[in-house]
Amino acid sequence: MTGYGLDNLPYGVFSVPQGERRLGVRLGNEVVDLSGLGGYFAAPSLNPLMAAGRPEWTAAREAVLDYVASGPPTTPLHAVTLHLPFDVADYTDFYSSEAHALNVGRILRPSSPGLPPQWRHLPIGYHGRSSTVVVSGTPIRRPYGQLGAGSYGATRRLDIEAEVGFVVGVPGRRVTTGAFEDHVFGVVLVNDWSARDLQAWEYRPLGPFLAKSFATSVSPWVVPLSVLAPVPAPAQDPEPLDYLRPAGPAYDLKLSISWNGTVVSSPPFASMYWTAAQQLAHLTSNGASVRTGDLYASGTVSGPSPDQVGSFLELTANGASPVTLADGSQRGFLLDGDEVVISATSADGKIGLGSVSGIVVG
Ligand SMILES: O=C(O)/C=C/C(=O)CC(=O)CC(=O)O
Ligand SMILES: [Ca+2]
Ligand SMILES: [Mg+2]
Repeated sequence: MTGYGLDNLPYGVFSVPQGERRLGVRLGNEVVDLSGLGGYFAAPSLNPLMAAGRPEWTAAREAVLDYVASGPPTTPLHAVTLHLPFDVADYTDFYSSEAHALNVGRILRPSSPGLPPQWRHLPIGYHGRSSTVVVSGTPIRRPYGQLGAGSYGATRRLDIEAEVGFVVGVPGRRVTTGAFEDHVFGVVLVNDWSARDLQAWEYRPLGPFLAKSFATSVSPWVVPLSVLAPVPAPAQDPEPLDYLRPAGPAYDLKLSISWNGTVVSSPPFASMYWTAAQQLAHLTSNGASVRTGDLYASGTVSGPSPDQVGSFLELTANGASPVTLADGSQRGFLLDGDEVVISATSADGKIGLGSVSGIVVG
């Protein structure tokens, strides 16, 4: 199975029926149990390994490669339950796709379209709710809230946001862009479920609150940063301030969004304006600390063309131009029973990031 060979070996936490949680790596469509290796590998979460730092991450990977080469027993993926691979500490969400920021601005703020004035000067973000980060496959209950003045009920505009999440291993503050790889352990896929009617009503002036805090799904396999081949970061104008330089690595990942089995969009991660290194530098630039298990998401990944958008708000023009799925049905926003799967690979197809899925329940 391509994407999950020896050059990837993403880490996850799994259990078999009646079994305890164990650390494993994915090899093809099988799981290799690492718990017998002891040390960090005996923990039921990735946090101890993540806290240990880059030299230990490299040594751990060598130990895992040796173990996998020895032909250990494996368990088919379909026979295991996958769990949240790390204990999520704080959760932050950025807003770093220029196409997404322009599209959403046009839809939510038609009288002042374009980028907010600070957008090219700093990576805009907001603090999310880490206790509602859930693993792929967790059903997503349709949230309730204020839909406008005098109206409370279940959201009618339930949406997704396809994002890439960065998982902090080593704590730090005022982390320079050059130290990014010393602190960030790996990468997951993120779906930042969003209720657009709640959002449009509540978000000014403090930003998203209940419209996004009800659920955020992450993929179960953490792909080590070291297996992703970096590409040059996009050109930035104006030149960022010193604390945001150099930009650090960008990653050429191809995302794919499927809605009830129909691929509706293919967002390119390489098109993001701000890098993950700049996001972490900005997040800690005031002296705020990050700790082991912090998760920060890139922001919705939208490319410049209509088949590259990372949300249904953009795909369907806020529901005004419904999309037709393979079964002939039409959608503006999510209906109960709908399933969304976001998957990704490196541009050359050699590294799979797995997928993050969720079914909407009423
Ligand atoms: O432009 C806005 O007011 C809001 C935009 C979002 O909903 C996006 C958000 O969560 C950040 C992102 O994922 O890019
Ligand atoms: Ca988001
Ligand atoms: Mg969310």
